[in-house]
Amino acid sequence: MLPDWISLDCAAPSESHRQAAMARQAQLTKPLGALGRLEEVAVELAALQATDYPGADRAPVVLFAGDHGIAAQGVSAYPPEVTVQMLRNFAGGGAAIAVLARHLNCPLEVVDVGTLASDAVPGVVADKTRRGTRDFSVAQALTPEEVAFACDAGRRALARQADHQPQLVIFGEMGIGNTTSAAAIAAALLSCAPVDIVGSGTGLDADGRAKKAAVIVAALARHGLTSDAAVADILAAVGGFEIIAMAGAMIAAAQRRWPVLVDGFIVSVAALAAVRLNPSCRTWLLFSHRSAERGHALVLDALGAHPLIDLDLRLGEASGAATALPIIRLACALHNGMATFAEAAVSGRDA
Ligand SMILES: Cc1cc2ncn([C@H]3O[C@H](COP(=O)(O)O)[C@@H](O)[C@H]3O)c2cc1C
Ligand SMILES: O=C(O)c1cccnc1
Repeated sequence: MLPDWISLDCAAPSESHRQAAMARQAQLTKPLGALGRLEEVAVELAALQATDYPGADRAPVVLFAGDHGIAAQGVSAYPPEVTVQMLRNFAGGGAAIAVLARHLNCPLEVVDVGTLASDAVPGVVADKTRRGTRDFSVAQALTPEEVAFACDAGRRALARQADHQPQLVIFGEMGIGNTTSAAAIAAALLSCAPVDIVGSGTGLDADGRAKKAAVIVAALARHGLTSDAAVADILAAVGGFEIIAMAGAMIAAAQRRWPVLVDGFIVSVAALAAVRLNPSCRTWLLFSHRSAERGHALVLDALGAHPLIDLDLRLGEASGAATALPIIRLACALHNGMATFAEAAVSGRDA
């Protein structure tokens, strides 16, 4: 059973602030619409934040890490021990997201929601009930209780960000094997062929991708995940702790009226699960980038999402969201700081 809070409604954005932001954009000293998506982002954030002055300066990053039993099937180009080794790299400041967060002045919290680590890793919050999921080619990855635990862990992590007074929140993930879990979840949720979703992850070649797709096909059949399967059953059968924690954290963020900037393939699959569990959270999700991972475009389409950038990134860790954040900050700076035609004594458009 999923926790009760998962289905609580998220508020709608402020339509009056949206209208005011659109009216302001029409008065700024530029041809109407000339700042394209930057205008849209500022207006959207104004509506979500219910403010005349949207901003993204306070944007904490929460990175959830978990391990995957399915990694035993050789579906990743890297060994499972990398997940825990990377925990130390996040805490030590050398991982890509650590560099980006530092540069962007974003607080970074790393949460171990289910890695293989048996000891506490300094600088990492441990909130876990089990070390790694079960191999979903031979067993259910998670029990229903473990799914519920992961949802709650996501919400707990979100609640810890309140001190930062977030204007938006960013979620990231780390977990060797998690593109296989994410692809299996997406194939089940979208009722599409795994071969259309499966990508190279950390660097599989064509043979590796074919094997990865075959592992997923067999698992979906084994677990009886047909098109009408319940989301909670899909997550238990082939899910991962960090993916479920992100889905829970997204719903919890939306319930607090905190916009979420969604990262790449894996985070987008968590977003898809979150939206299927609670459709009212969709409006709180902004999409940062299109990953090079094969299935991302399909998942974005299913969410009706149009990400801001496409830089062929395929890292995860929230690195794409962090990379897009300066664009959102600039969109807000323009919205808040540009002069109007009247203020600058510039002639407006001819009728
Ligand atoms: C050193 C290293 C750092 C990473 N940071 C993120 N990922 C990314 O790769 C993993 C998913 O790919 P797959 O499903 O192929 O294992 C996840 O941990 C993801 O966050 C990394 C992977 C590696 C090797
Ligand atoms: O887009 C992602 O999130 C991604 C792609 C490949 C490997 N890890 C993450």
